Amino acid sequence: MSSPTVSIEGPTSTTSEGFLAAAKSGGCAPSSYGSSPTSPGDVDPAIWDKIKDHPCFSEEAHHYFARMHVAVAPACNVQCNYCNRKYDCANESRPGVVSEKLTPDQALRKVIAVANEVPQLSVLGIAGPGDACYDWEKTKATFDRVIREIPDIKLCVSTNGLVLPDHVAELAEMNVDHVTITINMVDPEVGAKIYPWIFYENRRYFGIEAARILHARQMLGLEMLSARGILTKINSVMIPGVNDQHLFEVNKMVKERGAFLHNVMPLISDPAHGTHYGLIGQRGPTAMEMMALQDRLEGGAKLMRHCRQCRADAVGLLGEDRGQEFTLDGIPDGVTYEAGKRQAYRQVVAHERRDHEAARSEAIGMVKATDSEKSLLVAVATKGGGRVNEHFGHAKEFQVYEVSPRGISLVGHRKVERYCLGGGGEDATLEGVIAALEGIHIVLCAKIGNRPKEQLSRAGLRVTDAYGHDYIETAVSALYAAELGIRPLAATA
Ligand SMILES: C[S@@+](CC[C@H](N)C(=O)[O-])C[C@H]1O[C@@H](n2cnc3c(N)ncnc32)[C@H](O)[C@@H]1O
Ligand code: SF4
Ligand code: SF4
Repeated sequence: MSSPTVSIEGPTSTTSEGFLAAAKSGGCAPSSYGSSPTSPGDVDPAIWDKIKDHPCFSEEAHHYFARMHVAVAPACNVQCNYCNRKYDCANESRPGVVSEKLTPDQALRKVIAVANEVPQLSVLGIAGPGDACYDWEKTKATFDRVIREIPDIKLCVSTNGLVLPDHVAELAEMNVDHVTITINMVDPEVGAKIYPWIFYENRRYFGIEAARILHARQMLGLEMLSARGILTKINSVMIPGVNDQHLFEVNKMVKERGAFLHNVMPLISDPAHGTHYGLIGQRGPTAMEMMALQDRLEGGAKLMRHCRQCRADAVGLLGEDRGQEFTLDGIPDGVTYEAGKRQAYRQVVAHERRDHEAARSEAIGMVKATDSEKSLLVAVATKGGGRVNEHFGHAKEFQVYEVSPRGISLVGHRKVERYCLGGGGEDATLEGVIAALEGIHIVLCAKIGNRPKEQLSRAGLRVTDAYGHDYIETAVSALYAAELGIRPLAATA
């Protein structure tokens, strides 16, 4: 198979202002590139302390920790051409979709029930389904209640930024130290193609005027958060032909204002969703277009590349959604929080993370020492813990790692339809999986049957279960060594 066409060169870093530059100046050389911080050496210790258990702000943490969103904020003050919150489907995983909207009291019950059952839970986020800052009273009431009962849970909000500046002081008072702002443009001309209107200070604004106000408020909100040391993640939806090239400007401007991470996500667009873009046939980017853009953004604000574009009521590790297990009907009224399970999990996982860190450093050291230009894209079936531990047929997604002499880095994921349904169900065809794995050189999984293995091979895709249960980086570095002829490939398990 030919080498991937993705570029691994990016623009050279420009000087960044604000607290982030100061924070980063104390950091060591990153152990990985491309994605959000993976090792304590990637950032200043004070920042590592804030992100080390946050699955979205640290790529490493997402192997071990879970988030939950509570859908308490349905109202929104902005209309985006890609969003329709009226559309609901229990089986669909994408932003803005929820099965039930909650009051702050109901949200508290649900958070307690989840914390008792999901010991990995570390973060409570409010990501709509509308806007957490616009629907502020419900956001604040939810956080106040939850933090009284579960003081060590991290609080997180996601907002379009329009009224964010009005709430920064309160966010700081509530110890919310992670905020996501969606910034799709820094030029109102581009903004007018994304936002038909906004509702601001009791008036509706349209077109360029709306985009100009939104832009000014987003920049102000970001600066205010940076000034307080609150970590920010900027979400940008990549809309081919509308803002894809413009996202370089966005990346530069948010970096200058202290953004911690830039999360460029693909537009999800379907006529059935009833959005403006869906109706006019605006397409989202392909996985390869998405990766190529992210690669070209390297060197600017650090990128988040492991976002799963979760529902507004998602529960569990990123990539899994256990939301349907926790409906209000199944939660008793007087449910109380049992702290023991989460505390025990943290102790166990601390050892595991230390071992993983040592294995990762060794693997990255090995590939960096190779004298090769070669770059490989490896798709990994994993169900958490940073290991190759998912059966090929059970995988609903593959994590994509790039390995080259620059290191080993998570560069994205590919969602697939589960191939093997089990229980007498009809297996799905492999065509969809093969299409989703476009550009991938090798697939790693815990186990695979002969039939799918042969079919993948006929489609030009290599797959191996020889590294089942190894740490991902260990397995990827072994594959790389085999590819370069340094070591033979391990025998299939
Ligand atoms: C549902 S919104 C809720 C938070 C807030 N209102 C906002 O826009 O940031 C959460 C995230 O989902 C993104 N989103 C919504 N619909 C999307 C779509 N069709 N494709 C890609 N991203 C989408 C938004 O841009 C935002 O970053
Ligand atoms: S601001 Fe957020 S919730 Fe509002 S329309 Fe846009 S994506 Fe949807
Ligand atoms: S949508 Fe992205 S940033 Fe938000 S919880 Fe999911 S993975 Fe994290």
